[in-house]
Amino acid sequence: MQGLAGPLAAPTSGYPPTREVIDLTLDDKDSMDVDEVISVPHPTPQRSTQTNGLSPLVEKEPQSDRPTFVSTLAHRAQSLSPQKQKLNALEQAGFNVSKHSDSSSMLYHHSPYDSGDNERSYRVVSTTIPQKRKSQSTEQSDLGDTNDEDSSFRLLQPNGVGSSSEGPSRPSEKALGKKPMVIPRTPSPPPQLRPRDSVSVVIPSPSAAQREQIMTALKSEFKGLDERYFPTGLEEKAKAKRRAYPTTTTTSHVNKKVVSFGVAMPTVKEPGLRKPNASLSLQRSVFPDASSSKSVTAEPETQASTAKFLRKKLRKKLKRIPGGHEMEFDIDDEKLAALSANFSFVGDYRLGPGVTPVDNAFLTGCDCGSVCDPNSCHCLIQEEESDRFIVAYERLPSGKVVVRRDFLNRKAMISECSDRCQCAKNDCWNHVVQRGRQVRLEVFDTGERGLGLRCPQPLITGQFIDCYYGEVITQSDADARESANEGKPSYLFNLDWLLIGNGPHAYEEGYVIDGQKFGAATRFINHSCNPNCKIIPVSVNNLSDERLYYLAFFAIRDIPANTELTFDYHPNWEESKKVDPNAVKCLCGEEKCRGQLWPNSRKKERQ
Ligand SMILES: C[S@@+](CC[C@H](N)C(=O)[O-])C[C@H]1O[C@@H](n2cnc3c(N)ncnc32)[C@H](O)[C@@H]1O
Repeated sequence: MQGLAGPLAAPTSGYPPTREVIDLTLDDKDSMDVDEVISVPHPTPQRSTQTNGLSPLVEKEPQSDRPTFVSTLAHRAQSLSPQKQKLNALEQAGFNVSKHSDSSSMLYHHSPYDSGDNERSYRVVSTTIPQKRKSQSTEQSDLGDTNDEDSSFRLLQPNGVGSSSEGPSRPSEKALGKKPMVIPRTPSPPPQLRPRDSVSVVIPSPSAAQREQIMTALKSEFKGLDERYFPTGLEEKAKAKRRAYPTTTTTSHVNKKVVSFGVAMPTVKEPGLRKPNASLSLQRSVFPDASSSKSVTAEPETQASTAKFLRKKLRKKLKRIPGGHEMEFDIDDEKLAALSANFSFVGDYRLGPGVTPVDNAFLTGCDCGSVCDPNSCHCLIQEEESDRFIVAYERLPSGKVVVRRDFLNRKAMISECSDRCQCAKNDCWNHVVQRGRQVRLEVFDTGERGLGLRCPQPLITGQFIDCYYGEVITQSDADARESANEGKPSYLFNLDWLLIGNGPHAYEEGYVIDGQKFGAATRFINHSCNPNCKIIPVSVNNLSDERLYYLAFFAIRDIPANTELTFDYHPNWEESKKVDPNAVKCLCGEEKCRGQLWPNSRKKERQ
C-alpha cells in the first residue's frame, strides 16, 4: 500500500475545505488485507450540496471548479460481484457511492471512525487485486498516472478537509494533542520503499552441484551430449579466459581457433608458389596447424553416440541434394563435427552477388531428334580449321557413356546439349554431367594431406565422377576472401577457361568458385603429381554463357575400388620450372613428385 498521495485538486481560495482528497494507490502486492488507519483533521461537519440524487453524503466526481476533496481509491477489477458486496458494505457504513461510467469494479472501502472532535479516521478494510490487473495498476503508478477519470469510484467523505499540499495544512495528531487511536488490526507487510520505481526479478543460477546434476540427467537422456560439444561451466570459463568470446556485444568476431571444433590438418608453414597462368587449377589451400586442434579423449560410448549423431546430421544435409546421400564418411568424430558444422553439400552452384547468368533467351539447342547425331549436332564444338565436330563422349557396349580416350589427352572443353535441345535427356549420349553424380563416394582421412576422397566401387577410364560446385563469386569478392583467409584453407577455383586470351581484362570478368563452405564431394580431392582423375570444363548452355560452365571430374584411367581420387592442381606445370621454396609442399608420395602443390596466391599470380 502506498498510503496517501495527494495529486488531486487543492482547494482554491474562497471555498472552505469541505472534503478531503485521498488518493490511495495500490502497491505491488497481489492481494492485501490491510488495516490502515489514516487520520485526517475533521473540521466542522458540513453537508454536501451536491447529492447526485443518491445521498447527501456522497457525491459523484466534482462537476464544477468548486474545491472538492475526493477520496480516490479506485482500481479496476475483473468481477462485478465483489463490487456490489462492497458497495453494500459502504452504503451500510453510511457512505453513498457513485459509480463512474468507466468503472468496472471496486476494490476497497473505507470505514469511517470518529476518533474525536476534529478528526476522522479512515480505515482501509480490504483490498484485493487480481493478478492480471496488478500489472496495469503498477504500470499506471509507474507512469505517475493518478488521473481520476480512470478511477472506478470516488468516495466523498462529508466534511473532510483537504489533504493536498496546496490546501490547508493538516495538523498532526501530536499538534492537536491527541493520542493516535489504536485499532486492532491484522498484521500487514510493512510498506515498501517506492516499490513502483523498480521491479526486479532475480533468478538464481544453479550451483555447481546443481549444474552437475543437470548435466548427468541430460547425459543419461541424450547419450551424444559431450562436454566438448555442449560445454558447461568449466568449459565456458576456460573459453572466456582464452578470450574465445567477444568482450562486447558489438564485437561480432569470435576467435574460432580456440573453439574446440578445429580440424586436425597437416601443418603447412609456408605459403605456396604462384600459379603461372589462370587456367583450371585449384588455387591455394593452407590448413591451420594441426597442433591447434584438440585431441579426442571422450569415453568410447560417448564417442560412438556423438559420431552417430553427427553422421545423422550430415546425412540429413546430404539428402537435400540429388545423389548427395550416396556418401560415406570414414573420419573421426572431431573431423566429422567440423565438417557438419562448417560445410554444406550442394548439388549445383550458388550464385553470389554480382554473378548474373546470361538470360535464357540466348540459349540455343539442336534439333537432332531424341538422340543426337555426332556428325551434325550443333551443340558440339567445331574443330579448329575444320568442319568436323569435337565429340567428347562415347557410349560403351555396357551402356555407360564415358569420355573418349583420345579426348582425355586433349586440352579442350565439352559442350553438352542444353535445355533447348529436342533430344531426350536420358537417351542422348550428350547428357552426362548434367545428369549428376552416378557413383558412390567416401570421404576419408589421408593423414598428412587432410581429408581425401575415394570411390567404394571401381571406376573406368573416362567415367564421370562429379563436378566442383560451390559459391560462384566475382573476382573482387574472391580477392577479399583470400585476403581474409590468409594462411587458412582456400578452395577458390577460377572459371576463366573461355576468357583466356581475351586481353588483360579477361581475368577480372571471370567468376570464381569457392568450395570452402558450400561444395561437392570433389572439394576433398587431393593433388597428385601422378593423378588418376582430371578436370574438364563442360558447358551445358551451348556456350551462350562464357562465364558459367562446370568443372567436371573424370577418371583418366581405370581406378580400383577404394583408391584415393586425385588430380593435378597445377596442370600447366612446366618441368623446367624451379620449385618455389615458399610453395605448399606436395606430399603425394609419387616417384616423380614435383615437390610443390600450387602458387601461393590468386592475386599475385595475376600481376
Ligand atoms: C581442396 S583441398 C583437398 C581436401 C583437403 N585435404 C581437405 O581436407 O579438405 C586442398 C588441400 O589439401 C591438401 N593437399 C592436397 N593434396 C596435397 C598433397 N599432395 N600434398 C599435401 N597436401 C595436400 C593441402 O592442404 C591443400 O591445401
